[in-house]
Amino acid sequence: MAVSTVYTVQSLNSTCSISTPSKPFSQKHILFFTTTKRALTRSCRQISCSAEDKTVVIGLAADSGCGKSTFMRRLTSVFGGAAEPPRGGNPDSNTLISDTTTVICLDDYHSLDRTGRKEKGVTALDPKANDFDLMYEQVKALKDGAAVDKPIYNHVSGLLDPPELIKPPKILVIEGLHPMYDERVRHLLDFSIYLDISNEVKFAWKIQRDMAERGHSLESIKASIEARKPDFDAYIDPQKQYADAVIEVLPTQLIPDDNEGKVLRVRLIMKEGVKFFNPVYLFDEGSTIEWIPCGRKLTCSYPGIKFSYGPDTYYGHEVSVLEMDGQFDRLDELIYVESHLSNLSTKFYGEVTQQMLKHSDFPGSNNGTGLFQTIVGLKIRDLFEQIVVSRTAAALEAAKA
Ligand SMILES: Nc1ncnc2c1ncn2[C@@H]1O[C@H](COP(=O)(O)OP(=O)(O)OP(=O)(O)O)[C@@H](O)[C@H]1O
Ligand SMILES: O=C(CO)[C@H](O)[C@H](O)COP(=O)(O)O
Repeated sequence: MAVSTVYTVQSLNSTCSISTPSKPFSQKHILFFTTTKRALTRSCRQISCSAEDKTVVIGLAADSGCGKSTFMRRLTSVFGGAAEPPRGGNPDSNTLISDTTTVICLDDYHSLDRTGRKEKGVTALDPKANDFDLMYEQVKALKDGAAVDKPIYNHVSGLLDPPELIKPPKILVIEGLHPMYDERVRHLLDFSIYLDISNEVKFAWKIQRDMAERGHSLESIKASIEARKPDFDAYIDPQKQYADAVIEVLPTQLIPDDNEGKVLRVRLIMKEGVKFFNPVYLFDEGSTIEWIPCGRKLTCSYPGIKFSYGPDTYYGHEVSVLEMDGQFDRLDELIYVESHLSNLSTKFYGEVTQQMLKHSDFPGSNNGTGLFQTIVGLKIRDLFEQIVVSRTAAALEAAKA
């Protein structure tokens, strides 16, 4: 359980407090909080104490069945504590709440239920089946610190259920098909991620889940992917141009003409110049590097592992791309790879490896999907802590002026 220190200072007519981020924190943070504590003592009554409490909003976009839930479980685990549906609420709620994070699923803003979509001949991916005005109003309200009554789309019945109360959390994650589609909602995001799963891999994952776990036939899975494709291309896929980080999942290049989709080539595309986000790099920032770590310190069976890193452009933006093709044989040896990566925003040596080992049963733990999802989770924690520090500093400045 993360422990935070709260400094409280009282003046004639008010009480101000400032809490440190979860431990352990850096020398920079300690210095900042010591200075802040002194300044608080001097000018408590002028400070707006709610600055650091404002909700940070993260957007996660992907098609259905592309690993959003798995990513969310990795992200909430970085903050500690379990994520659970609202207590005593609708058992079919799509919301997950932990101490720090609330994850809401944007399917809850479907304006047409399953029958309504069928009657109108539209898919859930079509903006016409979604209420973006309400999505914007409610995400904005939460960001501004107000609770909302959010609708629930019931995936079991296909109906819209009575709303549930959502209180403003420290970090709000909006995950689903359209977090970056509507310009107003997009501008509320402090950080955005797009999970870009290639058609071949999406197909392999869907077959695995929907055939094995949901009893669907191969033909019906193919038909459902085909039926969604035009709307996916029109409304979902274009959102990746706005994402601050994209996790792209492709078939391996290590096995010629591979069509099994088991070994994956995963690319972490990180936008340059995003406030509070410093891309991860391999060996030397800005260089172009290829690295085959297999040998004495990393056990690799066929087809091995290859990392690449370098600068690139993506939809006209400068980016850094870190790529991993292949899969790990032994997860505990990941520490060898971790020690060659920089800007990971870990709190201690080996934190990436520890997180990966903790969730070794999650899908993708032996390849770049799990590794890069974990890294993005750590970067989001860092971004959150930096935002808190900067908002508090801004409040102090405002108080001094
Ligand atoms: N990294 C991965 N490697 C292999 N398979 C994966 C990976 N991520 C997800 N899958 C497969 O895809 C399925 C869906 O994953 P998950 O539930 O995380 O996706 P989702 O986007 O939340 O789906 P939905 O929107 O339909 O609820 C998993 O059951 C698993 O079979
Ligand atoms: O693309 C989807 C997002 O998860 C779903 O297909 C959409 O929400 C409709 O759900 P259901 O199939 O349960 O009616």
